[in-house]
Amino acid sequence: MAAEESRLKQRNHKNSIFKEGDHGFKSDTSPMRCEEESDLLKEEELDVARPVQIVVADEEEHSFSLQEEALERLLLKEEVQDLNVVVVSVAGAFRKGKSFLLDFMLRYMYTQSESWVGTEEEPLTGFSWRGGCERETTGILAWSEVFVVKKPDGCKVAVLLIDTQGAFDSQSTIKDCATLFALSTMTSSVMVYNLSQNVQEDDLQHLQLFTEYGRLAMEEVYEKPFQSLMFLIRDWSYPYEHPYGLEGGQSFLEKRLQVKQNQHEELQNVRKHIHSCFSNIGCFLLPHPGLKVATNPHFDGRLRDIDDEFKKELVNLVPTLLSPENLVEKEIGGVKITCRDLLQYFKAYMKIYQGEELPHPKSMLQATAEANNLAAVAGAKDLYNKGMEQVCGGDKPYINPAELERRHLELRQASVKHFRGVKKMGGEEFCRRYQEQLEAELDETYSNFSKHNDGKNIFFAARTPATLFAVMFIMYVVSMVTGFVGINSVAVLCNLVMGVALTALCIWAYAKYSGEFREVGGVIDQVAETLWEQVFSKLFEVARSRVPLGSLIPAPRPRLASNNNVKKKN
Ligand SMILES: Nc1nc2c(ncn2[C@@H]2O[C@H](COP(=O)(O)OP(=O)(O)OP(=O)(O)O)[C@@H](O)[C@H]2O)c(=O)[nH]1
Ligand SMILES: [Mg+2]
Repeated sequence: MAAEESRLKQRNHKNSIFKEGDHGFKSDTSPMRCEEESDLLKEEELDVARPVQIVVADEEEHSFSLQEEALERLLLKEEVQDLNVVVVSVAGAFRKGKSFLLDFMLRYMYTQSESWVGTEEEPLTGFSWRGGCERETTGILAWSEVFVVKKPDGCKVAVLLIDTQGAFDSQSTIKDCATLFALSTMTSSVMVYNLSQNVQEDDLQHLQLFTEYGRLAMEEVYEKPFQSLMFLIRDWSYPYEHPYGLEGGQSFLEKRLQVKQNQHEELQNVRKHIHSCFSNIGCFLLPHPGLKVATNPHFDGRLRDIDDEFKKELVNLVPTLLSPENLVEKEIGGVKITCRDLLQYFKAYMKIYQGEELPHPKSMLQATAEANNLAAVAGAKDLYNKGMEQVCGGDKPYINPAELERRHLELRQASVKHFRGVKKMGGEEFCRRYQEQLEAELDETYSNFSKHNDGKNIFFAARTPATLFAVMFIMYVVSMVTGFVGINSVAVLCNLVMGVALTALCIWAYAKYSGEFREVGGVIDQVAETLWEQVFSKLFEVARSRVPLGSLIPAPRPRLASNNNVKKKN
């Protein structure tokens, strides 16, 4: 009785979406769109069964948002909220008949009898599908009616059907496709991976990338994070090798996903990854539905226009996924979840994809170009480091800063030349960004080598105490003189500064000796260095110009013209 009512609801829905001569092909004229929108509003008010957008894709921002209210209305319905949930979703490349297939699933859910597939003249309705080369479904949609089904063991489950935006359309980035595919995989208990004609290696690589993106977003790492995966191969043209249906699919897939000893590691890894992600993997080979389905712009889904072979296999496929005994309840971490739980998971997963902590999946070329360039940068840095170690490594004696800078410039040039000499993908503009990064990093490394070299100069090591002693000495002399001539206030001030310098010296000595209060020691070093550079080094400059003491008296640290970062630090 309830099924009959539901069927009636869906028929109402058909009448409201498909008008005479429409056949589901959306017109772009705005009066039609307005009519459709007001129809949708009416449907919502009347609670007519319809597709509900649960994840909306923002085309310009390349971001996604969850329609929380719509999802709550769906999953928190009194009759389903506490039932274990079965989520069947269909995902894959765009324009491959995903929504079309889901509409047959809807027919099955509404009429669970032998004749579920419908009459010859009945147009196919439900999730919006159409012919043509431009994409139709965007974001993620769920059917507004969550079906309650009694399993053979007597317990009731809630069945949710989900349609996903097709991957690789011309408006989505790899990250968009990965996000939607991953969300679909993470929230479903049965994932139908819709492919055309064959399983190509790139289909497997994309599955690997997308599922890895999903696994990354899951808080806890489970051994097999996802449940059932069904490869659905449309337009299968080799029934003489592997017959249509589940068994043919199974033997075909076994061969395709086989991990062999003599296989290249890359091929082995993809297969191992897919096996490690899903607890259950199946495959179904579906024949071509006939030319009317594929090419006739007036085809509206009626069975009369579909090839018999396709219908025969369809009648086997849909119950394989949806018959009460075959329903797979959604589990997370081995625990069955209810509709209410699913809502929370949807929210949590969505939040992760909206955040910034996940890496961005990239196109194959971009990822390869980045890897090439990073490897070239690493090689060039290594060359520079080895050269500099020879010049001023840990066991080498102090070297004149001017000479050090000269060697740095030579090695820097050789390193950049090495980077430019390595063959890399990505083009000139892309490589230049990495060259700039390399140059900045070399300058940073030079600044560290330079500091290390300074540390080897005993004058540098003794600079802070020498500066503080000099300050105390000068203050002492000035306080004596001013005390003697009677300018007592200045004398007191000088004594005070002398006291401060003495205290600083004691704290500094303790910090250096014990390794405690390192921040305080650092501040004292900084103050002393500033004093040294502003006052004493100028005096030394004068002395150096008169007395040729060579490198014994340290010159102020050289400043790099080419690196702003280093400049700021100094
Ligand atoms: N060749 C072929 N065409 C099919 C098959 N099933 C459906 N189609 C046709 O494929 C076209 C696209 O169907 P949709 O269901 O809208 O495809 P989709 O994958 O949902 O497309 P997007 O929503 O754009 O991702 C329609 O013209 C269908 O008639 C099939 O098994 N083989
Ligand atoms: Mg679609």
